[in-house]
Amino acid sequence: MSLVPEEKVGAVENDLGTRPAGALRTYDAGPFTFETGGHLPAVTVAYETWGELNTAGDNAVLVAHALTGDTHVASSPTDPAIGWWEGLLGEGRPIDTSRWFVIAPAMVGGCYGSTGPGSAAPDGTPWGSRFPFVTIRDSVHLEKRLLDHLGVTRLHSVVGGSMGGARALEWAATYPEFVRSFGVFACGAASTAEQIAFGQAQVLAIRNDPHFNGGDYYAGPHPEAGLGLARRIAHITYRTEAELGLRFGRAPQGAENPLGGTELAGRRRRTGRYQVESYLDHQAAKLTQRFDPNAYITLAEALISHDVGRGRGGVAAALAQVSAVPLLAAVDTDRLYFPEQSQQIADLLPGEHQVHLITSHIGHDGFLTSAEQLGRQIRVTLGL
Ligand SMILES: CC(=O)SCCNC(=O)CCNC(=O)[C@H](O)C(C)(C)COP(=O)(O)OP(=O)(O)OC[C@H]1O[C@@H](n2cnc3c(N)ncnc32)[C@H](O)[C@@H]1OP(=O)(O)O
Ligand SMILES: N[C@@H](CCO)C(=O)O
Repeated sequence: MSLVPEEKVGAVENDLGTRPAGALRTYDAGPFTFETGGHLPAVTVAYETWGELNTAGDNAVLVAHALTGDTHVASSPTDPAIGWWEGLLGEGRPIDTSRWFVIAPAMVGGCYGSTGPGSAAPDGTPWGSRFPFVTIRDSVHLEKRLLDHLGVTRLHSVVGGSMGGARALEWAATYPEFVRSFGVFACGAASTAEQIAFGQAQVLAIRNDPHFNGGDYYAGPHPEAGLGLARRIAHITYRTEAELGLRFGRAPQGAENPLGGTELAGRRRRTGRYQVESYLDHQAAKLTQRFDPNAYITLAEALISHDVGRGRGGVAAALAQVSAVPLLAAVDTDRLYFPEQSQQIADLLPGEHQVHLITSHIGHDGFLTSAEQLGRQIRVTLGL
């Protein structure tokens, strides 16, 4: 049976305007009270699917996106655009869509179709500063509602990297009887002090933008400079010193003179850029074109909140209760989510587990750029 609902297929409204929906679908999850007490009278969960759900409803695989990711994991007949894990998902690929019914939900609080700060409140204006604090656990509860709606009786697997890995781990701890296997890539059991610190700098970059207006900026200019600065800080942590050095070194950007400048009011202002500065400017501009600053804050704070042990007697106690089969992986050069943090999960889960290393000189983003290295383990360990 195919339980993919056909309702609301079309363009999706978000703060960034109307964008083509492709294969995007939406589900009205109803009212929702968030873990820290906030409440929304109606929550929409946007998602894409691949493959067909079987009669038993137990061949489902959930793929969870990272911080700025979306539902478009891979191309499909209805949306041929290349996705962010194109090599892992599709017919004959490690997550074989001729066997598995794959669901990729957009996280609540974001800006890719699920309800977020840029969505309209009942008064017709964007939620903005009124949008509730979201946790990874909130997202998992809403994803469970979506799966129930679709007729999924058991998740064969849930996989994700970085914030997607946090969601996968939270799934295994929150719904142990519902999850058969899970894959956590480039993510630990709880956000570390350093991850919180980098996250805070990004959030403050946006909040301190003169256009932020407490989060209610939708009628005027958006805090794009702040979002761009947040992306620069984040992107540096997603890559390595070695990659940046090899790729850009101290080279100037084209004909620009990084040591040159113009005289402004008696003060010297440097205008020429190094290549690496131009690269970060480009990364910042790309994100400001596709992401809502409030959504960035909401998801960054959700990731900061990540702690699988919260309310469960701590990380060790929480992981001891997990019964699903794990696949743990880390990028060998990741300087944000260190392989040791994946090893901690492996050590605390029941049974013997190893951490599979993705080899990449890129760092954290290696779980996206070199994901194909996990293909064989995904098939074997997760039984896909
Ligand atoms: C439209 C959407 O909805 S996208 C939503 C999906 N997004 C996600 O899932 C987020 C996860 N993805 C990512 O974070 C990234 O895409 C990654 C990590 C997978 C790859 O990162 P990329 O930015 O593509 O790779 P990379 O670091 O090589 O940067 C390439 C870009 O830098 C540009 N660049 C390289 N050198 C320079 C320079 N000196 N000056 C300026 N720009 C430069 C390239 O021209 C290229 O630009 P383009 O992306 O506009 O084509
Ligand atoms: N670069 C990715 C990974 C973050 O963990 C993103 O923007 O989502």
